[in-house]
Amino acid sequence: MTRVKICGVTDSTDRDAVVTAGADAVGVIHGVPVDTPREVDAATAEKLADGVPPFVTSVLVTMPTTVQEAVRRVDRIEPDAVQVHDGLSPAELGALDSRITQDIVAVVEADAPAIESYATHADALLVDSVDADGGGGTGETHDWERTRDLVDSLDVPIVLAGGLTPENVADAVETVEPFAVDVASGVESAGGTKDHDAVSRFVRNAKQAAEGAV
Ligand SMILES: O=C(O)c1ccccc1NCC(=O)[C@H](O)[C@H](O)COP(=O)(O)O
Repeated sequence: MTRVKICGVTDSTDRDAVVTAGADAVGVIHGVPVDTPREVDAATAEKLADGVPPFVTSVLVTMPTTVQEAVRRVDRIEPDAVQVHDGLSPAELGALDSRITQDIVAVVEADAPAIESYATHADALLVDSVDADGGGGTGETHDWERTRDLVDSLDVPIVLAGGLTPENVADAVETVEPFAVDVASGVESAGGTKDHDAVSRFVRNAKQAAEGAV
């Protein structure tokens, strides 16, 4: 079974549509020093996370520069998990882990050095296509075979992200067999607004492909 995270919801209508579509996780982006239409302020992030129902995981996606900053955001927004995009070293992720109860998803690039050291300090790795400023949401795919190697070689759950769409997600799941897939821009009608039909097709195609891959 491959889980699905839909990232970058900016309002409650999109959040509820993502849940209705059967996604396993909802990503809320707050505290990123890059220009993105998917970022929301702290109060909105708090409300969006609070409205995610039981048995679906709310994920705060953030780019902290210090452990303290990450702790402050997690304590304010109270997500079920935090996805750290850039900014913290493996040792700092370890320090963060000792200060929060939430699971930590560390973002890495597929060809980054020392991925294993992130794996020892995170509950999951999200392998993404990252832009020059370290941000995600690029809409760009990367070398799926490299991510497949990580799935085979590391014990930690691997989440595949970057450039996924309803059209290519089945192929991605069959190639990589990840723990989960993640999408932001590939299911939008405009920047920061989800296309509900595309969200449903993405979830359906990912899960059907996972069943076929067993
Ligand atoms: O989506 C963003 O705009 C973003 C900006 C800064 C940091 C992280 C961001 N997104 C995090 C995600 O988990 C995205 O789903 C992931 O990067 C995949 O994006 P896409 O290629 O658009 O599907």
